[in-house]
Amino acid sequence: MIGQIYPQVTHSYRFELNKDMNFSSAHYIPDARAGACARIHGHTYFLNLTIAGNELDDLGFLVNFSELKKLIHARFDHQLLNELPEVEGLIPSTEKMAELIYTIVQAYLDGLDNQPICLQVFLRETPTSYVVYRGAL
Ligand SMILES: Nc1nc2c(c(=O)[nH]1)N=C([C@H](O)[C@H](O)COP(=O)(O)OP(=O)(O)OP(=O)(O)O)CN2
Ligand SMILES: [Zn+2]
Repeated sequence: MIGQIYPQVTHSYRFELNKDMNFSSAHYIPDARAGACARIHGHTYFLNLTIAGNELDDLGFLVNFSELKKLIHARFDHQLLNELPEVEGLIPSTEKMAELIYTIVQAYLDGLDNQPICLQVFLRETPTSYVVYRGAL
């Protein structure tokens, strides 16, 4: 994504892949301490996923970029996050959404024969606010 600078993860995997995407969602933080954010409002989230591994599949892919987009965009785009079953019991803060996205992506990667791993989820909620979540190396 033009203009974005991502924090780098130090690792020794032979391949690193990054996938950028946007999704537009509404949410609210159900607590008066969140002020205006306690009311339903929307964001165009910007997401960068960093995936690494040593082996490619028979297509020469570490993981299919399109499958990564489907996993997240199809699930969260044009949704009220608080109402989604995946978000049940969670406050959809940027931090908790980054962690949830990591869990969804890593569960998908665990099903692939070449065993890539998700190193980093970079989730930008507003032009001035973002979170980085890292899986255990
Ligand atoms: N640690 C967190 N703090 C806040 C979160 C969050 O997810 N984690 N979320 C919100 C609100 O939902 C809001 O969407 C984002 O807040 P903020 O960055 O303050 O948004 P602004 O566009 O108003 O930021 P400015 O830099 O003042 O323009 C609140 N806090
Ligand atoms: Zn918000």
